[in-house]
Amino acid sequence: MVAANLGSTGSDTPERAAAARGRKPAPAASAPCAPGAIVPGATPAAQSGAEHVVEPVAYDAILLAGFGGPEGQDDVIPFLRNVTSGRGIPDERLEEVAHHYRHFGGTSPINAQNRALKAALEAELAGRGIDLPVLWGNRNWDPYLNDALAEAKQRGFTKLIAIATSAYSSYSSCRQYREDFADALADTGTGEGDGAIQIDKVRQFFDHPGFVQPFIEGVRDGIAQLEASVPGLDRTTEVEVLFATHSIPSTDAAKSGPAERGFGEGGAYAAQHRAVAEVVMRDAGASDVPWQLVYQSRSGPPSMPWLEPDINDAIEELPAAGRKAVVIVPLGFVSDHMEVLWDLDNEALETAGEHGLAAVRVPTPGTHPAYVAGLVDLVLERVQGTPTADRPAMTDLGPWYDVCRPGCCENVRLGFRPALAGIAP
Ligand SMILES: CC1=C(CCC(=O)O)c2cc3nc(cc4[nH]c(cc5[nH]c(cc1n2)c(C)c5CCC(=O)O)c(CCC(=O)O)c4C)C(CCC(=O)O)=C3C
Ligand SMILES: [Fe+2]
Repeated sequence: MVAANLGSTGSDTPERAAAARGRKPAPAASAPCAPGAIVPGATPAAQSGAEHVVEPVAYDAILLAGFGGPEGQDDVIPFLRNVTSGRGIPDERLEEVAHHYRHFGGTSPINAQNRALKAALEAELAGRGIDLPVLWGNRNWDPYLNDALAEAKQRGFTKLIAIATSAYSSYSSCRQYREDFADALADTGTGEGDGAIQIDKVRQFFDHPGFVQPFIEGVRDGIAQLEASVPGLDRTTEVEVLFATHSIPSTDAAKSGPAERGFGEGGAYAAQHRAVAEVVMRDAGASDVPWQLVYQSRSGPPSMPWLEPDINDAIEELPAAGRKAVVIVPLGFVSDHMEVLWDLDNEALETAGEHGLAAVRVPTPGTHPAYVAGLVDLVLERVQGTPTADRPAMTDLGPWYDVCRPGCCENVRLGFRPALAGIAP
């Protein structure tokens, strides 16, 4: 239930006002979408593609949608089966990943982080006088999306606004959540009949100031830390900032984002990361420091192309380029989950050490106050129907769409599955 006092959006603190000043004008109207597609709740303008903001909705609750992770040794294999069901991930890779979890007692940090995020969101909402409960459900582990929908049903909530813990556009980081929402509604029978539940989703928030601010601070601090610990370090030639994100299959990357817009190599997924990295370097006062976008955590058969370069390969090349220090920025991740703890803090930092490089890994947004406030702002812009021009976005690519465009983030490998919060192809 949304109380009358919703607080204010956007630039209601000096920090966020400053961040919002970096906002670029909204992109020009994109090409018209496929005819005949009807989006429940979408304005006719949204359906024509002239505007991508839907009408305001008085949501009953927020659905915090996480990836999920095991919380004990017995959970590890069943969890990995959930994640990889129907995908042909080789057994060696499954065992390799199981080993990462086993190393940490079979427990991924991700559920604890989502519990902390849920609590932080609740505190932020309460602090602003917003009466909007937060339900939490995961795609791959307990509590599942099904459990969250059962709770919504039991509490009489019919209009949910989802926040997925994932900032960018791609099959794995957007559409798969939307497919799993559709699945969960069908599975629980809560999407039909009397009191049918509707799930909308906040826009991808890769360039929202709340998500970007923690990385700006992290890069600024990371460079300063290296300068303090390596005497005489020349930041313009001897430091490299590596922005790391999850690699994805090149075919997924090419299909990321709306089919009607072109984004170059790596699709919208890579373009969004490049654009955010540039903003982070600028706002960290580090435009003079070399940087590149690198990928991590690839899986799948070696014959299948995934986005490159791998972070470890990139690190190996650094000494020959004269670098003495590296700042590793987990730009593709919202919290310190296994990919960050293992692939960055364990592997990448080790690679850096082996190559004689000083290295720091900057924090993920986690429960950074700017991030938490930003997520609440993202919900409020949907409650209030904030026009595109008034929505904060720090790159030219955004603000992203409330309702995903036709064909957005399709998966050509796994085939079509119905998805919510998008215009049907
Ligand atoms: C883009 C992206 C994100 C970021 C967006 C988001 O956050 O949603 C992400 C997050 C995560 N991925 C995670 C875990 C796993 N991902 C896997 C597999 C895969 N991820 C992929 C992509 C992504 N993944 C892809 C293309 C595959 C191959 C499957 C396929 O063919 O499409 C596998 C299977 C084994 C393996 O292949 O490694 C596991 C165990 C965890 C939980 C970590 C924890 O427990 O702390 C998190 C947060
Ligand atoms: Fe993953």
